[in-house]
Amino acid sequence: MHMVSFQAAQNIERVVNHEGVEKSMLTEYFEANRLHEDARSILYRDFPEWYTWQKRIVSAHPAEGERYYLRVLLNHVTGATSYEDLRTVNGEILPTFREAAERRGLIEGDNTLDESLTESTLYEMPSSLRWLFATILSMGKEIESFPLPDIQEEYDTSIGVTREIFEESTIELNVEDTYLSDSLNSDQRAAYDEIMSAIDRDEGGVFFVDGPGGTGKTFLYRALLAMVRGQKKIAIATATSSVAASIMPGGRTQIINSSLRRSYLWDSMRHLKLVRNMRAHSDPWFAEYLLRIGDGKEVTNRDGEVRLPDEICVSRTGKDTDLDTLIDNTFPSLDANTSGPDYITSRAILSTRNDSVDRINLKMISRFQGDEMVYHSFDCAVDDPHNYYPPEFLNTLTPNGLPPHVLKLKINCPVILLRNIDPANGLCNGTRLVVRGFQRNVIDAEIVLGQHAGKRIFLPRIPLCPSDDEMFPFQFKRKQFPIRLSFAMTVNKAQGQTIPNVSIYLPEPVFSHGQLYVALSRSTARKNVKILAVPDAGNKKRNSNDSKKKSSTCSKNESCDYLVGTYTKNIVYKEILTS
Ligand SMILES: Nc1ncnc2c1ncn2[C@@H]1O[C@H](COP(=O)(O)OP(=O)(O)OP(=O)(O)O)[C@@H](O)[C@H]1O
Repeated sequence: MHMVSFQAAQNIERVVNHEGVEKSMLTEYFEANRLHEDARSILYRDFPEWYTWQKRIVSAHPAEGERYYLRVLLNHVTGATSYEDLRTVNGEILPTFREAAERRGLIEGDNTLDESLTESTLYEMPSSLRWLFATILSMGKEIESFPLPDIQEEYDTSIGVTREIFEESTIELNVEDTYLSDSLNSDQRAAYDEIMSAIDRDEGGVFFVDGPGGTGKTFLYRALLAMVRGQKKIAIATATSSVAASIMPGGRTQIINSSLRRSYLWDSMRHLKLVRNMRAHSDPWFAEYLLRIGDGKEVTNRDGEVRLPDEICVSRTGKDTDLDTLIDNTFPSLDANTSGPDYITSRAILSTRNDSVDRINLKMISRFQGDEMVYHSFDCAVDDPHNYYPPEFLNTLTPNGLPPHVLKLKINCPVILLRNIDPANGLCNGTRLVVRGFQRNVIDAEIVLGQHAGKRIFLPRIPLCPSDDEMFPFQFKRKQFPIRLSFAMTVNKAQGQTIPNVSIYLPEPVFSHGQLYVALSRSTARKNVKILAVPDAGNKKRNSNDSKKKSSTCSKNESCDYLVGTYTKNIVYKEILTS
């Protein structure tokens, strides 16, 4: 496996005996690993960043067989000191680079889906196996390729009702929810009575319940669903996003393409408004503050920024360690709590952008106790026979909504689902899970929040494409487990969820409508919210110039505490609230 190039006219013997001919970039890399401890943590492809390299690293085409698999290994394994070392996995020397790459999970085996079923049969319940099998089929595997008995229809057409009515009328009533109507607040009560009386009078009608996050919309819907189903009537729960549907009993997803407000139905709807933040009802000052933030009515300074309550701001030194302080505040005594049932699900750090979220998640998984399991994705560019987009390039991409190429997990770590796999069973984009076990081709996870909490599921790797297919000049496909770590997540992903201990990391200000409100309103009280808001670079400069002026320069609308405290942008488009 050592190539030497030479001119056709050259004497072969002289070429072979030429001084240094036995050396290649790769043999020198092995040598550096032998000699220098520092080198052993560096991947072959990253070597030129640390050592002087006088040639370009060449790429390899999958059709080149062993040379290609050697290249795959070099892209993922550090510290190798010889070819044999590269072929060694868990102490066993494998005959080929291909087998070594497959054993390390770096290339896709021919039968990974079948293997994921086999692995699960060792310790899985029949219902979970059925679910895993259905998921595998929905990812494109033909049912005929399995030796199965004839399919028997469970639904009996002779009963005389359509399947949809049969299914809806067999949704189990959530008994606990039947008591919710006793504790509605006055806004919720007014909405509940108006809707229920239209149902009782058999009148029909369309109602639009409007209210910022945390004002108890879901609570109201659950009370209504329980009452209607308790009367043996049919109530179909739908929502525009699956995660919203999954927090309602028997919820289904309904994609609404055009805005309701532009619909001809809008004028005939009865509009019911909820305003009191119920999530934070134990902290009335904070509930009022949230209302002003949500409505864009909180007093701003001359840069249009709102002041954050002092007690939620973590102290800032301007150094990288500030983020560690936020992490320590959010996950105190982590080691003692890794396996506790509520600890890990009741806290999260929210940020606006994926790169910040990824950074925090990587910090957290290395702090988390336990053995690490690393799953590599299998990436390809569809229809790329000339290998213009080699896997080592594709591996570096992590478009929005896709899992990373290198997915590092530990037992009991929290993850979030990135696709709607089975919304009716609570598995949708945004569902939070905790990892309970792993095999090479399946991950055992437990749903930890919402009405399906406690359900165990087995996730296979599935092929995923970016939702925005214009993102790259080629069609990108990544086969990976459809999850990301969720110690941290984006504010958008957290919408609709209650996170009792929430921290917010804003290395730059929020950039979209209502984002600050959504982030702050995830928790139940001021004392459970922490925020690290780095001042906007432009404003910071202005602020420091202003600090030389007297505070009498504050205008009527401004807080004159302008020069103390932490300020940040709150983006609220009035036209969205008033249209
Ligand atoms: N009347 C009530 N009594 C007690 N708790 C309530 C009441 N209404 C709502 N809550 C609680 O307040 C929290 C927020 O309520 P809910 O999730 O229904 O709000 P939401 O408007 O649907 O929020 P989001 O828009 O963020 O999804 C929940 O923990 C809920 O149990």
